[in-house]
Formats: sequence, structure tokens, C-alpha cells
Amino acid sequence: MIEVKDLHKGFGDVQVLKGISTSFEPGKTSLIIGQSGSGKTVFLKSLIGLHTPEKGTISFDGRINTQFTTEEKRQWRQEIGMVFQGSALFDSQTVEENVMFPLKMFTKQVEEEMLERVNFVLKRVNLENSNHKFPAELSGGMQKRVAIARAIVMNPKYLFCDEPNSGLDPNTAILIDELIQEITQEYKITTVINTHDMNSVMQIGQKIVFLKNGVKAWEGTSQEIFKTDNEAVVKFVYSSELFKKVRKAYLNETK
Ligand SMILES: Nc1ncnc2c1ncn2[C@@H]1O[C@H](COP(=O)(O)OP(=O)(O)OP(=O)(O)O)[C@@H](O)[C@H]1O
Repeated sequence: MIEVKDLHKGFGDVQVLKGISTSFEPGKTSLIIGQSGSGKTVFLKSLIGLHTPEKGTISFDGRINTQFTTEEKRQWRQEIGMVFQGSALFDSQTVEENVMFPLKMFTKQVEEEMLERVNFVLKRVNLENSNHKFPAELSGGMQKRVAIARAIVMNPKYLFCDEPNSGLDPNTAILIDELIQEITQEYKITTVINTHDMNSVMQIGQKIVFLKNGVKAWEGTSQEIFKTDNEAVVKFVYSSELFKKVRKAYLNETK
């Protein structure tokens, strides 16, 4: 469980996050949505410790990240998996080497043990028989699967994904969403995703936090987002005609 309390973060005179409080539960896929510039990236970077808040706390299963000792911080870093926008794979390394990287970096496992774990996670993301390929030889969706395999290879408690669907076609995007959701539930991971993808909001938003100008303007589930009258959410999420129709159909169905 991640608990965020009264989080403030700014740069110079510009206050970006203005007192955000929320929580993210294990086994659930939580999404951060909001207009460009609303503070999603600053929020995600604060969660993973790349930004230090001026005020407020972020606790990971009761442990406040700004109070970690060096050893606790090292331990916590190993509990975090990250899927970056654009996958961020090492181009000169094979799929196997990419996925093995965190194990080499953080564990003292012997090659055989590491390979067993790498093969296990590659199988889990449906990427068997690609061990010796290079990222350039893979499709965007396959690269995302490698990035997910690398993010879960250390068996993380917390998984953070920055725009995991960017650059993917709608079908592949749905498959990647489903994969992240399955893995989250299966391994009881606390997963937080920054997204612009409204399909994801409808499909996998077990918790959605809507940011507006650095403030949490709304939170709820993907079912609740269909029903909400919150003006800012409706304006943002239902700006497209397609989603307006989807919402109307949902509301008629559930009358
Ligand atoms: N390191 C920084 N220094 C100064 N200002 C920053 C810094 N990082 C972000 N900002 C400002 O914080 C605000 C929020 O930026 P952020 O990147 O979090 O938005 P976002 O919601 O992720 O947008 P997008 O959807 O376009 O990625 C912006 O006005 C941005 O200019």
C-alpha cells in the first residue's frame, strides 16, 4: 500500500503539486490522468523518489521514503519496478541481457539462477524464444513486453509505468494493459500508471486519480467515472464523441 499525504512539490516560484492525498492498494491497477501540465509526471517522479517533496509524505507499507536510511533506501529501490515511456531498453543488449540487468545489478545470483528467472518472466509476458534478439528486431508491443519483464524480474512490490501505451496501436495497447493488470493481480503488486489513454481508463482503472493544476480534482473507479457529474472530469474524459457515446450507452444500460 502506498499512502500519499498532502504532497507539495514546486520548482522555484512555480508550485506544481498543491497538497495531494491519495492511496494505492496492492493487487490494483491505479491510473493517474489529467491534462498536459497537470503534474502527472512530477507526481510519478515524486513517488519513485526522483523529486523530494517540500511538504507532505509518501509511505510505502508504512515506511516514509524521505526517512529511509541508506540501507532501507537500497532495499526499497529493489522493490520498485519501472516501465518507462518508450520502453528504454538497452539497444546493444539482447532481450535476455536486458531482462537480466537488474538481477546482475542487485543480486548475487549465479548465471543459472538468473537465467531461470529471466526465462520465467519472459514466458509470463508471452515472449519465449526471443532471448537472443535485439530490441531493434522486435515490434513496439514486444519491446513493451520486454520492458515489463525487466520491471518484474526482481519480483517488485510496487510497479510504476509512465505512458505504457504510447506509440502502440489500439489492439496492442489493450493487450499491454491487460498484461499489466493480470501481473498486478497475480503478484499483488501496487501498480501506478501515468496515462493519456482513455481506453485504459475505461478498461483497467481500478482506481483513477484525476489531477487538475496540481490538485486531485477527482478519484474513483472506471465504473464511477461513467457516472460522475464532476464537470472537470466530464470535460476531460468525454471530450471525444466516441467516449461521449460510450458514456451515454453505459448510463442507459445501468438506469
Ligand atoms: N524540473 C522541473 N523544473 C521546473 N518545472 C518543472 C519541472 N518538471 C516539471 N515542471 C513543470 O511542472 C508542470 C507539470 O509538469 P508535468 O510534466 O508533471 O505534467 P504532465 O501532467 O506530466 O504533462 P504531460 O501529460 O504533458 O506529460 C509543468 O508546468 C512543468 O513545466
